[in-house]
Amino acid sequence: MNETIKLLKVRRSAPAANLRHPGPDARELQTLLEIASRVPDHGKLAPWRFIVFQGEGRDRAGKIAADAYLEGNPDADARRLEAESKRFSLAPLVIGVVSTASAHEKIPEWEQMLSAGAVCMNIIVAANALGFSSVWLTEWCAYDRTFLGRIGLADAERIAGFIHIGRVEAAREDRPRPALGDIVTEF
Ligand SMILES: Cc1cc2nc3c(=O)[nH]c(=O)nc-3n(C[C@H](O)[C@H](O)[C@H](O)COP(=O)(O)O)c2cc1C
Repeated sequence: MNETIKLLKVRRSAPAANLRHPGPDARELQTLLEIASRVPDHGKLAPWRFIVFQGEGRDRAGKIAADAYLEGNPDADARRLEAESKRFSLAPLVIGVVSTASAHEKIPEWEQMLSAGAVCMNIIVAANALGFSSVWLTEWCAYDRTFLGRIGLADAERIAGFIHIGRVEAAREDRPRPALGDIVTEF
């Protein structure tokens, strides 16, 4: 079977906590980012940008997440805050995909957002093709303007996903997939 088809037929996300070092090296990261930017994009607007969290940057992002969480939840317990502070350090690499979609005279904003989703999926496929596992997460912090502002998002920007990337020891069993009979019709 063709290698790409083989990969796509078995690819499965891994929990972020299972994603281990070593993460992608500088060259692999460059490949991931290049492939991320090679997606269908109506109007060639490039309505997305990427934030790389690796090394110590992951801990700084986690601290920002924990602080923002505490500000929104003053009763948060120490255990929760500790978990929040590790949110970006579970995997060796996290790529934040930012949708910069905006009103445009010809290209609907919806299509610009879909292009950001394609970026996320391209990163996932490329990471898996390079031998890594990954997971596409958003969680509360993708919607928290305090957190987003502090990691550098403008008010109109949104997170399409945080793609966590690392290595797993063993592949997980697949989950049930929708039956094609339930989702496909012929016209
Ligand atoms: C836009 C988007 C956001 C997601 N956010 C989360 C999340 O915040 N938390 C979570 O547990 N799963 C989240 N998921 C789901 C995980 O990516 C999930 O593990 C994945 O859909 C499993 O699919 P797979 O088995 O085909 O890899 C999200 C998925 C998408 C598409």
